[in-house]
Amino acid sequence: MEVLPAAKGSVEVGLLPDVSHLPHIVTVGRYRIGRVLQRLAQPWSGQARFSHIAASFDDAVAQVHALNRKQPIDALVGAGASGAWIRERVDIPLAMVEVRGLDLLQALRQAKLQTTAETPHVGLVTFGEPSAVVAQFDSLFGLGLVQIAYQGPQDAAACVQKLRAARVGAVVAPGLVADLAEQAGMSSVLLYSDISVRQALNDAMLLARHRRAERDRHQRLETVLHQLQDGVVAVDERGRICALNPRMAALLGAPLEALHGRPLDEVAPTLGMGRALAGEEGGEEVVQLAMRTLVVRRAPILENGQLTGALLVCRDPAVIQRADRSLRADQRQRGAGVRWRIEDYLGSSPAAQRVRQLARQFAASEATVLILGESGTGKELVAQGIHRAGSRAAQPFLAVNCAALSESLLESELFGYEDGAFTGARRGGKTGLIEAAHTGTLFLDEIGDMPLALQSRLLRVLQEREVLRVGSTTPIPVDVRVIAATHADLAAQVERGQFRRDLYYRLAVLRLATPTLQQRGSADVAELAHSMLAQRLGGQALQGQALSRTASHKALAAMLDAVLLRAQAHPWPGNVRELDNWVERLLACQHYLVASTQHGAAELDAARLLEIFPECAPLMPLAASEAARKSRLKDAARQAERKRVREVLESVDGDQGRACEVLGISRATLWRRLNQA
Ligand SMILES: Nc1ncnc2c1ncn2[C@@H]1O[C@H](COP(=O)(O)OP(=O)(O)OP(=O)(O)O)[C@@H](O)[C@H]1O
Repeated sequence: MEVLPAAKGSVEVGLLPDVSHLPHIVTVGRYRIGRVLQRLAQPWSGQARFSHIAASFDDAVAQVHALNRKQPIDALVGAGASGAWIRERVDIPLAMVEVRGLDLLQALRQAKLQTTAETPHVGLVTFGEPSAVVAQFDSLFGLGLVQIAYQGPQDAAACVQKLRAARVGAVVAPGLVADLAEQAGMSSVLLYSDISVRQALNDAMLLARHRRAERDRHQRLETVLHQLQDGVVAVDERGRICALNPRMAALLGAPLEALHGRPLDEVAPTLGMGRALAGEEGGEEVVQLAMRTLVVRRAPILENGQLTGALLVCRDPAVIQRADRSLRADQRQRGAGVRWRIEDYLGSSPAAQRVRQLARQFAASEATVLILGESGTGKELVAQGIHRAGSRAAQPFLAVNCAALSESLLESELFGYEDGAFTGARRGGKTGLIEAAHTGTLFLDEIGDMPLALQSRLLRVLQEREVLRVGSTTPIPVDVRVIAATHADLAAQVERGQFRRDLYYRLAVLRLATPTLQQRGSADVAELAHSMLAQRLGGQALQGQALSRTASHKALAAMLDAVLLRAQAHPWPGNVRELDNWVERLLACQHYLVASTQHGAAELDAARLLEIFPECAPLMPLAASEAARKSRLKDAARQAERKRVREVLESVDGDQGRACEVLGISRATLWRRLNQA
């Protein structure tokens, strides 16, 4: 790389296209110092890009600014009055060529050799104040020095005149004065030695590297800030914006450049930056900014313990909520998803139709639902159906069986716990189901079995819409729809003091009863059983089992009908689960159930059927079946009575006295009707 000779204005020295990564150093100086700077910069050209500005004072300042706009400058090198002038007016580090003691002595000695008898004196021109040390040195050694201090180029000509008048033969001076002295017939020696210039170039290298590293760091930070979804703004100690990202500029409603340097408290007083500048370290706070609600966090900026500004981060709550939702959803296994829709609740009986109808209505609401029904009557199916048909369908549906866990386990499962809440607690704590179901639905099965202490905590969640983890004092806001279910008579439990009345009312805003199979009648039983058979056969085919070994679907359906015909009096205590068990049994025993007749045809073996399905009654003769029919009718009437009593009881929230009044019966009759089989 070659250093080009100085030319008018700025000259780019040895700049190659592949060296843009090198720091950019600009030497500034006219006259002799300019030429020395260029000459001595040459050996450094492998480590930096050098440019030279052959100007001084204001001219130099203007050219430095112009060049810096085109190619950012990392460091400047200057000397004397002009160097000091530039350093004052430019925001780029400048390494000064210093006048050192030894250099000065050598220069003086060199000058002394060039004096004559007529002009025996040596002149010394320095920038600023005359040096007291030099004056002392002069009087000690009798050098006959003429020392002049000058402040700027305007003084240069006057300086030279003074030197001539004082019979100075040779002068040690900065570039401009040295050149003028030569023109006036004096000898001159440059005030700055090569060693001082090299030292200044070395200083400039260090400054440039440092500034380059700073700039790179700043650029990286800028990139990060630009990528942030949050709005970030920093102010100086006077509250003026010194950095901000595009997101923040958008929130403040003005272009980025227009905001730089403006007082943030003037632009957006609601952000309360003054508090951070007063040294207040705050948590998150909700503020209003031009019709928007934002969550802000402020922090003072301290450098070496001194407050130098403040930082503010603004977040859009919608972004926080989205992140919160996905975090919470992630914390739960996705497997806990929803399988059923309301349409999956099969049955054509009026009771079944009513369940579907109510479920659809409840799905449109946000209120808490209480589902009452015996085990296996489809309570969870209905709960899932309501969730899936509602506005929370895309959010989590989480279920817990309150009867299946011990009190402490249920508590931590539901409410979660903080790190170190109890011995054996998982590190980092645990998110409870209530928190995990945020924005979704929580299904509390067998709510009647929830211990009283937990009932109180659940009530608080429903009332305050916030959950308190075990071992924590900070409530976490939650938005959860609760659907509870029970096979128990909750109203009676309330009466007995086993269930909190206030919780009961909170839960039973919307009520739905899932009828037993017996209540739904044999048509529904058959519909369900056939659907289960079809499902199981579909499953088998999917699993690739040899269908040849299975009787045809039609034959199995006929067998199922035969079994169900004999099961008409069966009360189905296990409801749909029991029915499914029958279908499974039929499939497993299909070959055993069929016997060959004398003519070789296949026929259902009645004895074997009773053996496999002992719950079935043998087909009875007509008279006997007539008696059975009558007894079934009687049963049905009793059930209808019992159902009516329950409905009334529910409508008066378990108040038995009121129920008796509504029904016009005595308490004893009420009890009998409730307890009759
Ligand atoms: N009407 C129905 N139509 C179709 N399937 C049903 C119906 N009712 C119940 N089921 C099925 O019966 C099984 C048991 O249902 P579910 O788990 O919802 O009952 P549950 O009342 O919540 O029982 P438990 O109280 O014992 O948990 C499920 O496989 C469900 O699909």
